[in-house]
Amino acid sequence: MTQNAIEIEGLKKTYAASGKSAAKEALTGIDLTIPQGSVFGLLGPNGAGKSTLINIMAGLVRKSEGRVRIWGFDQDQNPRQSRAAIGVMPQELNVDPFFTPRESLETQAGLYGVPARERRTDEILSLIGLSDKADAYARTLSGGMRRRLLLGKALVHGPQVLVLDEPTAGVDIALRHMLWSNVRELNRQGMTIILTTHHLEEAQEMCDEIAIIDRGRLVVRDSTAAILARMDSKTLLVRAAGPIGAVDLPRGVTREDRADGWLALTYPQSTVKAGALLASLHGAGVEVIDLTTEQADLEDAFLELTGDKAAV
Ligand SMILES: Nc1ncnc2c1ncn2[C@@H]1O[C@H](COP(=O)(O)OP(=O)(O)OP(=O)(O)O)[C@@H](O)[C@H]1O
Repeated sequence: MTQNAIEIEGLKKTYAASGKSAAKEALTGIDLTIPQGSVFGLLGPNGAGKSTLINIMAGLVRKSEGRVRIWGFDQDQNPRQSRAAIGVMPQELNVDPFFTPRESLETQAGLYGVPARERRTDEILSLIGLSDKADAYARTLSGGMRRRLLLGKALVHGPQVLVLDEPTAGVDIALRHMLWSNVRELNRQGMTIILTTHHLEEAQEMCDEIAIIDRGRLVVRDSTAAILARMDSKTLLVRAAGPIGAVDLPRGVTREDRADGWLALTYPQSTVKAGALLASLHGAGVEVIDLTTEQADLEDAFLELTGDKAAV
């Protein structure tokens, strides 16, 4: 058995032209593996191709080229098994208003051919915190409850891989916490989790590994820790009373004498503190008259990684 939950090779998708819109190459050749048991983040700006990618994984969109294996099952050779191995919590709140949560879960289980005795409806209702609403019509449920129901529907067939498409878009903090604790619990039980998000911060909180896609191509795939390390740098800007000569700076600090008169000292925050830089300047007899800092925020880091400011 493969150790990868997902294996994707040379995946391409071109949406055919229709009406006035030209054909659109949404994925230009993606190679990606996602290890079993991970919480994996798929990041990218609007239109990057995230939904296309997960919909292909889920068997909802037909790929143009390439190979996709879900839990070791090739989509072309074993379409049924590969589909059964994955569950998707979609973005849209498309629950049937006339079904109760229990009926929704039962119907979904029926669609996946789960025999009645193997259904885990009560267990799922409890996991998503809807046991007391099990028999209420969906139209009486709050937005948050509907979203939890969608999570439940993605779980009825006991998939090994759970995909959450922008799970916290428009969600309040309480629901976000609940979703994350559900996701952590499922992952603890062995489920592989893939989530798409626009927010690096969210991926940072939840994911072991991250892939960033941009305009249909994979830009970065690395551990969250490694991606965060790239964002470690901070810059101290100093203006001095007079010219600044040689300064003995801590290791890892780079100096730039800017044309506008500011001295820019860029340093890794994890190992160097701003105070140490000021002490160095003081030691070199520099009289600081003004100072400020610059820090790459998450958006900047994202832009740096995708290498194109026009992309967002
Ligand atoms: N059914 C479709 N027909 C034609 N083009 C499409 C279709 N679905 C998506 N696209 C186009 O393919 C590209 C990728 O879209 P996709 O929805 O996969 O991106 P995304 O990263 O999920 O974006 P978002 O975060 O906005 O959902 C976009 O340019 C989009 O307009």
